[in-house]
Amino acid sequence: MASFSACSPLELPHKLSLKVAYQGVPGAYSELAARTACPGCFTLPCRTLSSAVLAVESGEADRAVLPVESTMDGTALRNYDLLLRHDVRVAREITLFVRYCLLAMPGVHKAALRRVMSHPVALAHCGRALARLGVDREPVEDTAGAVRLLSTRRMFDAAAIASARAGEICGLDVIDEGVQDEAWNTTRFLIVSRDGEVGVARAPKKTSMVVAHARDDAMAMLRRVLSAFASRGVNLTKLEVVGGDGVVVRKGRRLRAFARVMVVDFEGSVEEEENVREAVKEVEGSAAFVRVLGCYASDKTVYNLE
Ligand SMILES: O=C(O)C(=O)C[C@]1(C(=O)O)C=C[C@@H](O)C=C1
Repeated sequence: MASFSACSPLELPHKLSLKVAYQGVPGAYSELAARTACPGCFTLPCRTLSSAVLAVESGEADRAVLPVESTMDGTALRNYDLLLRHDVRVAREITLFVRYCLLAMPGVHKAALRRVMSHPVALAHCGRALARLGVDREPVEDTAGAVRLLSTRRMFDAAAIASARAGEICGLDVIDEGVQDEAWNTTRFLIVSRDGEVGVARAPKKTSMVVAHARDDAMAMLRRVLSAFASRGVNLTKLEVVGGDGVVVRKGRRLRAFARVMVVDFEGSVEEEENVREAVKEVEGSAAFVRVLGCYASDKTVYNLE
């Protein structure tokens, strides 16, 4: 059962200069995730998620934050794809409670709104509220970026969906809050680094893995994965088959495309536990491609920032 918290019990003894890259501008949920996971860090805003991951690969940043799943949308395959294309490892997970605000220029009322801007995921999460408002939806690159755009262009017929923090930074008013379709709305982020987890010793570990297979092999592969872990008493915490027209993975210097991938998270560490290692080895024996994305401290807390 997840616990609900406003501060991190897994806080690491970070050096103050730890630099964490994220997509968006200050006040974006990814930046809030970075600050919660790595207290005292510097955050590095990036235009795209891919440039945030590249910043880690090149050494410009120590970590990058990737949103990987939400209660309302499930797994964000586009972001797992980045983990597969780049040479980075998962160092931590963090889940935020996402309570979206509707933000507008001071003095603007709902009746004046003609359009609402936000990240496409946020617009999708707030579909019912937007339908009630009868406004046009304008996707932009991140939630806080919508707030900044609205404020710098002084738009009086528009609102943004974003965090209260993003509104505060740009001096916008909160004209509604909790506008997501489902009251319980959380997003899980992975924090990646070049070398995986550093510094967390005592928390129970978990491992994230991706298994690629041919389109017509899905059922057989599912049975093999379940049996490899169940027969060794290893608990799965996530198993989702995702993909469609080809998931690209980097294998050495080559890129290969697979029709389907299975995203599997399980308790335990491939680095520290023999039964876990054996289960992964068994899956490797029958899958087209397996990549262990990282072993890291399991964190079931849902962080509530607002
Ligand atoms: O745009 C942001 O603020 C982000 O951090 C990105 C993102 C996402 O990609 O899912 C993160 C969490 C929210 O659910 C909406 C958008």
